[in-house]
Amino acid sequence: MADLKLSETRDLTRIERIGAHSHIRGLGLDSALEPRAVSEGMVGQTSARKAAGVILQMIKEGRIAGRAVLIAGQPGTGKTAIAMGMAKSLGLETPFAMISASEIFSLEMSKTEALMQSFRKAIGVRIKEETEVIEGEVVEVQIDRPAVAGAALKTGKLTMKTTEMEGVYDLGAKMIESLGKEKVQSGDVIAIDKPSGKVTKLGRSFSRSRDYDAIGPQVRFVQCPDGELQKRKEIVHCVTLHEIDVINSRTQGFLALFTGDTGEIRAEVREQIDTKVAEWREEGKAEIVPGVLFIDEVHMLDIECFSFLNRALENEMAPIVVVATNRGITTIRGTNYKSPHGIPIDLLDRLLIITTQPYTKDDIGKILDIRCQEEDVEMAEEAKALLTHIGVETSLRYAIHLITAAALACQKRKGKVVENEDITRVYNLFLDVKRSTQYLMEYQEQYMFSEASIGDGDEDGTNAMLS
Ligand SMILES: Nc1ncnc2c1ncn2[C@@H]1O[C@H](COP(=O)(O)OP(=O)(O)OP(=O)(O)O)[C@@H](O)[C@H]1O
Repeated sequence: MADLKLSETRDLTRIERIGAHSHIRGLGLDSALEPRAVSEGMVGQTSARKAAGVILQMIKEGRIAGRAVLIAGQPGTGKTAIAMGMAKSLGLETPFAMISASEIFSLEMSKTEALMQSFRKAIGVRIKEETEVIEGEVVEVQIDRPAVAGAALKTGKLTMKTTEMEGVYDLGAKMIESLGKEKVQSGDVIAIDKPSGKVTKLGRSFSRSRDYDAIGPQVRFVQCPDGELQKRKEIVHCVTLHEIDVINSRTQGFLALFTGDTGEIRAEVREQIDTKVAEWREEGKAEIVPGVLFIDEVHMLDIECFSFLNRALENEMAPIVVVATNRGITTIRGTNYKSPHGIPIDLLDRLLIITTQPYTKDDIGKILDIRCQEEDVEMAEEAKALLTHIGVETSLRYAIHLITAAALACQKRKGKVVENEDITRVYNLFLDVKRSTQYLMEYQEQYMFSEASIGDGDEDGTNAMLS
């Protein structure tokens, strides 16, 4: 069972490692929010990165709640990459939820419910709890076994110490079981949560570092705690409002958090939770942490969703909403009206707009270089130059896709370094958009339901780059 779990985790890590944006580790800005040329996996796009950095600063200072940001630009100019960079720079405590606008249309729940769930995934609640713990180094665990098996419950004594004191505690059957489960023995440093009786092994005491039985790769050595054995500790739990909703929703229960099958959550449940959280805030037990909700392809939302967004942004707990689109002036979904980016003007007016610019040849070369490193592909300089040229003539995405394909072609001919011939091979195997369109124009009569008339095509669709 343990082995099985291990291999599952490894597989997931692998998928994550070579994802489209896995090379992005931040926005690549210095302390004065100036973008470094190449840093944290980010290349070029300096003004957009700088603007994103300023917004990030405002988020950290809590000065932008209820507002939204639009990242607009041509396809493949790094809009999603910048949003990922923002997410990575926010740190683990600030929730970041990411959806593509088309995900909210499903048969399982209404679109506004799906949007509401995404909103609440991006609102964190930091709950503080004071609890009593007994923390110290175990001197001895003594268990009295009953004379006749099963005659009476087991009892025992636990002796623990800190650098300043020693104490003996009586053990009941439940505590003996918990200590047994954690395999606690003398020399271990442990913490016992008094209200629940939960035992946590913190490590082995340094004083036992010479014991032969303690030498294993996983053994962590810690100092013997000082002060009192019994202490009050503040524990902070960070959860999202969505997690609290799901756990409290009677129809679903907490298991839905793992399956993702949350269904619709009733408005009354949310109201009760909001009231409870407000009470905790007043009592100083909880704090709200507005996170970031990123909605990619925002033009896919319809007019109802846009009006929901407008209203939801007014809520005092609203997260910062970052939306992205590659559309120009286009129809607002659900209406016959056209608007910039397909977003209604009243919502557009609320947005801080960041634009991304097309990449230069130099930038494309550097991004491809980073992707080669990320995908563990060794490529000859000449081949890199050719791939960059392809990236300029077609698109950055197409060139990025060719990296893995070319590495496979190289592997097939038992080479170690990707050369020009590998790039040429895959370039001829897989069409880019321009060549695919051109092919369609040439052979459209042979396809079903073809509607394009001759001459509709992209004039410079012909691409004789490699011939
Ligand atoms: N400035 C950059 N630095 C490093 N990598 C980048 C940069 N810009 C884009 N990329 C990478 O290029 C690829 C395409 O970029 P991305 O998906 O962010 O584009 P997009 O603007 O969101 O495109 P679309 O409009 O089609 O959704 C991704 O793999 C991304 O990580």
